[in-house]
Amino acid sequence: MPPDPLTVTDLACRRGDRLLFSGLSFRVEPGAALTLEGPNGSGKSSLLRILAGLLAPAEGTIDGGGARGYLGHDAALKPAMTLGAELAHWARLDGGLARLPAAMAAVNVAGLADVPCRHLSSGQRRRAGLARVIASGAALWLLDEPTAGLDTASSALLADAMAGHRAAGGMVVAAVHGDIGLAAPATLRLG
Ligand SMILES: Nc1ncnc2c1ncn2[C@@H]1O[C@H](COP(=O)(O)OP(=O)(O)OP(=O)(O)O)[C@@H](O)[C@H]1O
Repeated sequence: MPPDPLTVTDLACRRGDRLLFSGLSFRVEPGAALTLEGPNGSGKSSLLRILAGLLAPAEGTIDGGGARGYLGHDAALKPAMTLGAELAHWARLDGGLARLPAAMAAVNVAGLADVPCRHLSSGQRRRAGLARVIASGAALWLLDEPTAGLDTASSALLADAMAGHRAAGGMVVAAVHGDIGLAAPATLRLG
């Protein structure tokens, strides 16, 4: 069964004493994608964190969208753990252990399974975070500048993964500073 659309109504966000945005309303249908654009500090990351349930909105409501898979600026990976053990830990919590091998292959981190996370490059860390999101099986992917630090081949893998996710009825909301390979996304401009 497809997830309910993500419906956001009259959302406002305050950080410190600054009102970042207010009166924000939008809807993302199953299979659709929304990119968040705007200058540094306009609130794109804050909006993603609100959608992920990590930050409380000052006002407004959020309905539907199914389970969330969130990738912030840095994937939380324990330095001493191997990547394989770390991703398996998260996949177990997310209920996605059976999906993990395919998810790791999808972003080309299967060959890094035995590497301690502290040895991963920033692009490899990002790909690992994407593997976690893919393995989670979440309907709504919330991605903060997901191609930052990715090489061309990895960006293409991400584009394929996002297309496959949408073809299966999933949704993508991504903060971007340029093209990340999403086909025909809707755009929300902040700031
Ligand atoms: N914990 C916090 N407390 C107070 N203000 C914060 C906090 N976190 C972020 N901010 C402020 O909120 C504003 C929006 O930050 P946010 O990271 O959401 O913007 P952004 O649009 O994602 O920026 P960028 O393009 O640089 O990633 C910034 O001015 C930032 O300094």
